[in-house]
Amino acid sequence: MSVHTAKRRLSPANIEALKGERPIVSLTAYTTPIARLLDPHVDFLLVGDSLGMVLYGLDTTVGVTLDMMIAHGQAVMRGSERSCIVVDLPFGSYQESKEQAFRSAARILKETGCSAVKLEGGAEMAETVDFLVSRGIPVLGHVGLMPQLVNTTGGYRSVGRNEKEVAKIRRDAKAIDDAGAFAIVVEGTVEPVAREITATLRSPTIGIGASPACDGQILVSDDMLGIFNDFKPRFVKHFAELAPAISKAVEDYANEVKARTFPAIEHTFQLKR
Ligand SMILES: Nc1nc(=O)c2c([nH]1)NC[C@@H]1CN(c3ccc(C(=O)N[C@@H](CCC(=O)O)C(=O)O)cc3)CN21
Ligand SMILES: CC(C)C(=O)C(=O)O
Ligand SMILES: [Mg+2]
Repeated sequence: MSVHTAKRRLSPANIEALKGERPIVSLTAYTTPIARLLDPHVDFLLVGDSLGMVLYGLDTTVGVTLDMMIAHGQAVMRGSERSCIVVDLPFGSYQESKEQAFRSAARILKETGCSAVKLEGGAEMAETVDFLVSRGIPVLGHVGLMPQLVNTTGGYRSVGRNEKEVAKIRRDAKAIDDAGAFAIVVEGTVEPVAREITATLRSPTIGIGASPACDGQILVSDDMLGIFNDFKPRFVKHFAELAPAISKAVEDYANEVKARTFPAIEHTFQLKR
């Protein structure tokens, strides 16, 4: 046995191989302490551009920059050891050309040490996905509801409700699958369509608002923990209610400071005598 026995992380290929074996478990993470808590329980952590809305108070993900994604990617890498880490390419960092996409994705891999990137898009992004994958950058696809298109689609509405939308999702998912994505996030998509593409595609589907028929599931951690409550899409389940717990703790702290009951003797440095 070599002296280099660093524990190996799950790879994108390991994630891909889970299709047909067992459901794939994923959550978002943006910071070191949260990554530490989630890492033992998930197959991959996504450093999502949703951090713009959740951490920075932006109205959409459009304002998120590559530098923001890299800083948070580094933080999540420091807090994890076994899960695969995937970082979102933010709006404007990959749509212009496949060369621009490679440049942005390469920066993410080199500066964070993560092993894959995610990009939103269907048939129009297939050439880009093939360009990245064939040059050593594993890609997680993202079809269906695409939040970076909010300015042209006019909202966060679920898709697949008429034949035209169904045909587009079919074509988009097939194109990204054929281009070599190791898995594909399917967001905000009606159940029969999510079920059909999951049965048809080579790569696993990771659903968010896309029914239990998908090969895996992902949620925004702050949503499922009940920390981020500015909006609650239908697909979010609160597995905890941390917002009221935090409010209560802060209220108690404020009251104790005002009553001078905090800090107590055990929180106070005294001169020995
Ligand atoms: N915290 C958070 N969670 C997310 O899931 C998320 C983000 N942020 N930021 C990026 C995108 C934006 N997403 C969203 C945002 C809102 C809805 C929403 O309000 N959906 C409504 C239906 C709206 C309609 O049909 O008009 C719902 O009830 O699901 C859905 C997805 C998903 N992503
Ligand atoms: C919701 C997931 C899929 C995402 O793209 C994000 O968190 O940015
Ligand atoms: Mg995203």
